[in-house]
Amino acid sequence: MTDNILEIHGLNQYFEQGTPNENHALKDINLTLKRGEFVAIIGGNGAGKSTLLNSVAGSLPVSMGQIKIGGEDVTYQSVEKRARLISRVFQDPRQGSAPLLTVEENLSLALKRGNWRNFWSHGVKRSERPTFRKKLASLGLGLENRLTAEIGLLSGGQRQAITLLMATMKQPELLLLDEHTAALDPATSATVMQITDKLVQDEQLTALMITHNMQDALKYGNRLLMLDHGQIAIDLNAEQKKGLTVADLLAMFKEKSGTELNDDAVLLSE
Ligand SMILES: Nc1ncnc2c1ncn2[C@@H]1O[C@H](COP(=O)(O)OP(=O)(O)OP(=O)(O)O)[C@@H](O)[C@H]1O
Repeated sequence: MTDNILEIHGLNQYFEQGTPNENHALKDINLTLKRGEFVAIIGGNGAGKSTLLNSVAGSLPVSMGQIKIGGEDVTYQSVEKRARLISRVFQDPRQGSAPLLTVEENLSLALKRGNWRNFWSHGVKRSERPTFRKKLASLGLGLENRLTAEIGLLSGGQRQAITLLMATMKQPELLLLDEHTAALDPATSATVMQITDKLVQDEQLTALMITHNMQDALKYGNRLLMLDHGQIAIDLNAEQKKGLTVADLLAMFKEKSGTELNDDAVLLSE
């Protein structure tokens, strides 16, 4: 078993290659994530964050390079095939769960992940309930009393917390968090970030999180990457990012890239 959960070698991504609009969105990215690394990715508008995550998830074909997860070459695997190894949580809280099913039915489906024979039966086993109740209670939102509530009736924050639980319950090799708190109000976003951190620690997960919130990128995780024009401009480990402020990060960015960070969301949240 390899300790390198994610290995990216020489990844290049081009859009509209060979046309006058050609865009070299990722430029020779090399990145290795060891087991247990929780990496926050920040960067300006169009820096390549989503392109990187989409490449890892398989929703974007790779122009050039290689991607390995848990030692397995997944470069040409479909999203569905690599879903055995990856869980992804999106920005929209409605995206990760089935609105007309209850909380416990959704959790039960998440447990059946990868077991297609049982996938279409969303019946909840009586024996599953105590575990669901315990896991929901650990979120600290009182959801342990809402097992039979339809998910679609819950708030965005409650729903995103359950989506996180569903995404982590079967301990994926790699958890992808795609601006997963960006659609929530600041207080709810903070709660969901705390829950994220707890789940990543409890399940000892390896995670890659895109965020526009520089405070969160400094506060959470044990590594911070900053992308700039398709390249990794800054790569800080836990020790290096300790004690840094947002102003320090912005100054580092300016020194590296020669320009101010151009990120509307960051500037608005300062
Ligand atoms: N489907 C596409 N077709 C053409 N160009 C694209 C496509 N997707 C992204 N790009 C371009 O690739 C570059 C990187 O985009 P990407 O969405 O990865 O940036 P980002 O860092 O996620 O930005 P943001 O924070 O603004 O969402 C940008 O120049 C963008 O315009």
